[in-house]
Amino acid sequence: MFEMAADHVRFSSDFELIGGYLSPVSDAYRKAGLASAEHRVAMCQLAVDQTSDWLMVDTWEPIQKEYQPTAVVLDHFDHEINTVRKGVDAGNGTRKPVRIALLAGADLIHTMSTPGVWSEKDLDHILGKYGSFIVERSGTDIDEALASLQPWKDNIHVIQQLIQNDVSSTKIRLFLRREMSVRYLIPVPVIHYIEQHHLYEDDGMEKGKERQEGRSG
Ligand SMILES: Nc1ncnc2c1ncn2[C@@H]1O[C@H](COP(=O)(O)OP(=O)(O)OP(=O)(O)O)[C@@H](O)[C@H]1O
Ligand SMILES: NC(=O)c1ccc[n+]([C@@H]2O[C@H](COP(=O)(O)O)[C@@H](O)[C@H]2O)c1
Repeated sequence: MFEMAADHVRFSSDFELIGGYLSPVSDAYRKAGLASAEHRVAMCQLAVDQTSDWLMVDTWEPIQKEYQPTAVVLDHFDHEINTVRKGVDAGNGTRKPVRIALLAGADLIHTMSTPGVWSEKDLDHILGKYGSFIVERSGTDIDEALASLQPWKDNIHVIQQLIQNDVSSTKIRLFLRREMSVRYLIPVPVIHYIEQHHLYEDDGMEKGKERQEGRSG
């Protein structure tokens, strides 16, 4: 999705792309099926280190003891890049500020209309102050996802998936539990890391149950 966003920025916007950060959520989020933050940071690092010259991993969010809402995470990036580092080199001896934006899939943006998931204050902060690039995702009606976000429409940039990629981390974890191949779906160094650390393996009962479910559907 970062590469789709980069192409969108280059060919369909007036923005200049400075960099991209992966910011794994902290363990305090307690989402079922997630590996520890330490492992997720390591996997993100392996995924970008050997494959990208512009993507980076930021470890502030994953090391937080308490869950940090997305608005706070964006504030963290804004503070570090624009206040601490005073933006980026403008090429003429001065520095210029950087616009921080949230890159998300349409399914995440759809949750912004679900009562109780995002506070109105956070939505205004994220979409009003920063803005978002949204990648279409199969299974999510983008118009429906954006319907209640019209007040911020000028700050929301929709990225079409020209080649549909329906990979999901839940599906990857499911394949791994079923001992199915995920090669070419995620980077090979990440696959090796998962194998070395025995991540996403379940006990025999769960495996048996899933195999049965797999056979019936
Ligand atoms: N195939 C995809 N197309 C578009 N956006 C995606 C895709 N996979 C992940 N994303 C987006 O990446 C971000 C991080 O997603 P997350 O880590 O929750 O993985 P996920 O694949 O969405 O997980 P799940 O399998 O639980 O839905 C979210 O904004 C999500 O919408
Ligand atoms: N209120 C919020 O700030 C809020 C709500 C839901 C998801 N999120 C973020 O979205 C990302 C993806 O979350 P899910 O995997 O639960 O869809 C996470 O980084 C999470 O922190 C933030």
